[in-house]
Amino acid sequence: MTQVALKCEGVTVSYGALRAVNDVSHDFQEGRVYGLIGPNGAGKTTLLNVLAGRQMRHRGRVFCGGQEISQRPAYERARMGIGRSFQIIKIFGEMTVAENLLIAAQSRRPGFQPFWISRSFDKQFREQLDATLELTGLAAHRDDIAGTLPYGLQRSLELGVTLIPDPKILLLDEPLAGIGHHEIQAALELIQKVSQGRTVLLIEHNMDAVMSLSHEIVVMSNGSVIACGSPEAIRKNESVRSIYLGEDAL
Ligand SMILES: Nc1ncnc2c1ncn2[C@@H]1O[C@H](COP(=O)(O)OP(=O)(O)OP(=O)(O)O)[C@@H](O)[C@H]1O
Repeated sequence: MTQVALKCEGVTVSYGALRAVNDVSHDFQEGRVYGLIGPNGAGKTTLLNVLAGRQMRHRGRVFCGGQEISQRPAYERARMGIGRSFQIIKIFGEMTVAENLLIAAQSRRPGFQPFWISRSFDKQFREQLDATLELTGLAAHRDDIAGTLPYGLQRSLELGVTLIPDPKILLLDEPLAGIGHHEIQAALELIQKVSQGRTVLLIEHNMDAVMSLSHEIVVMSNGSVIACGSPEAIRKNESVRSIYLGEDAL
């Protein structure tokens, strides 16, 4: 029987009178990919922030592997195996690819000192680094300055930074944002590869991509979950189609 990896219960986030997330409850099962879709402003990123511990001012509860984590800050959740990538790429543009990955690996360790890379980083780091470079297709770029990479490879590095601590749960916020048409297929294959054996929550506006990558789609509108189900069921769902004014979008 599959286990619940991540769970939210009655999560509500208010900004003044606005309910950005409104009483959202959902179980995310181990090893499954969940596409989180909805129009702009639906509350998707805010919900992801609640799950990642980056939005602590909320009502409701969050659980990871059965343990309540509602009060745990983001860095503790990261050490518990929750990795989060961002809509806007957050890498150190003036450092090399390998340095970016090493900082990410070290930062998940207790006692980490920011902006300091041990010269004697241990075998485990080397192995993590090599595996992540290989996985993300960045092995040939390990010594390149990150900011000089083509955009698609910067996106791969952003994903690598999230992956290097080997999170069991991946929260991906628009990982295809800004990627050119010719790079989409490679990016999709990478996301598919890194999703194996992990629980993934994927916010993505590219409908074909999110439908092909996900086992289950969760649809938000005005802060609430209005539907969830298989990609096929969601494509046919009338209320979902009506919030996407152009039905072709689905
Ligand atoms: N810090 C904030 N202060 C005030 N309002 C906010 C804040 N962050 C988000 N909001 C509002 O909360 C609502 C939900 O925003 P959120 O970014 O979660 O939506 P989203 O579904 O991720 O949208 P998009 O697809 O455009 O990224 C929006 O109306 C947004 O303007």
